[in-house]
Parts: sequence; structure tokens; C-alpha cells
Amino acid sequence: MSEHFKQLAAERAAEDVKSGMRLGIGTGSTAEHFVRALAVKVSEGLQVVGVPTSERTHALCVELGVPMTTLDNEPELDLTVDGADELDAHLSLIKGGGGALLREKIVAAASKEMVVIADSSKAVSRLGAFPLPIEVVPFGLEATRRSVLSVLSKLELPDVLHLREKDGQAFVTDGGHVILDAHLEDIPDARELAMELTAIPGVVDHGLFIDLATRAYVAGEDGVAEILPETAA
Ligand SMILES: O=C[C@H](O)[C@H](O)[C@H](O)COP(=O)(O)O
Repeated sequence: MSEHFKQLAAERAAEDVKSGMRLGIGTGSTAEHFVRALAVKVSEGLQVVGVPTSERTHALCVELGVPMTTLDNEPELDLTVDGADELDAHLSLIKGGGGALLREKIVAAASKEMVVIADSSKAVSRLGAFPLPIEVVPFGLEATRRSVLSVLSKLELPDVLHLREKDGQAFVTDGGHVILDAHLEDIPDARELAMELTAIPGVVDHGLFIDLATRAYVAGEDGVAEILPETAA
């Protein structure tokens, strides 16, 4: 059923796309529904260009005939549409479950608006149940891993950190990096954690997206809800 809800959220976001827009196009199963909905509109005459956030999305856009460009050609985008692994009431996100966080964050940061699309299972009161992806340079991995553990300890967070694997090997991102997944269970202060992780040499980026999403479409049994960020308490 969640696939149906993902599709509903994605199709709602596709209604916001107008001819002439320069888009950021997300990655993952929900974003795939958006690409498919967008491709239908393109076939009906919608004039857009999009920057894909992964090789996987690039291949899908080629397959479906969605016109693409690059951030070098279009460094200012109008709208990014992307999924999330978790989203809270402030529209802070955990992303990167599919390994695309770095390009996704760069593209989202280049966009005037970021619309998150998700099924209702992604909406949480507090981030952290989903393991936080931390993208790391392979060089000096063990030293960087220790630095991350030191930060987790300083912030009194669980020190459960796993190198993401695929087919028995370290998973490698489109950018040639590896991912440490931090099983934190609950993140009391996402902003503080984001700042601390970003400062660690060897950490390229992480899956905390803060102050980037401008609205969300979350679909569930009651239909599609439009969510705007709650002003911070
Ligand atoms: O790295 C992958 C992206 O951050 C995805 O947007 C995120 O993992 C959500 O994916 P899905 O829509 O498949 O749940």
C-alpha cells in the first residue's frame, strides 16, 4: 500500500511543475514515481529541464524522455522534488537510504524550493529511528570512523556505526565515497549533530537535511496532506 501512497504524493508534486521550470530530480522509489508522472506531462508538452541527483535517476530520465541539464549549466534551480527516509514537523529530513545524499543535498541547496514527497510512514515526531547515513572518503576510513564515534560519544548518542555494504563489498556512492550508517535511534538535536559531523575531516556530508525542504506532500489513508515547516518552537 505504501507504493500507492508514494505514487499519490509524487503525482501531487508533479502538479506543481510549470513549463519553463528548472528542476532538481530526486532519487529513490518515491522520486521514481515523480519522474514517471513528470514524463507523462513532458509527453503532453510540458517544457522543463531537470538535474538528476543520481546515475539511477539519470538513467530513468533517459529511458522516459525527461530533458536533462547539469548544475554547471543551470546553477539556480526553481524546484527540487525528492523523497525522504524520515521527515519531522520542521521538515528536517533524514535522507541517503539509497546512497544519493551528496548530490541530493547539492541540488536541493541550489533550488529555490524543495518539495519532499513521501508515504505517511516517513513522518516522525523526532528523527533517528532510520539509521543516519554519513558519507565518508575511503582514504583514512578508520581514522574518520573513530572521529565520528568520538562525536557521537560527546553528544551522548549510541556508538553503533556500520560500514554500508552491497553484495559483500563496501557500498560505493556515485561520488566514489563510502557510507557509515549511524544507528542512533533518536536524535535530540539534529542541528548540533549536523554541525559536528560536517566539521570532521574525511566526512563528505551526511543525511541530515535541515532548512532545505520548503514543503512536503505526505500521502496516507486520509489522502495527500500538504505540510509546511512548523516554526521552530
Ligand atoms: O539516497 C536516497 C534518497 O535519499 C531517497 O530519497 C530516500 O532514501 C527515500 O527513498 P524512498 O523514496 O525509496 O523511500
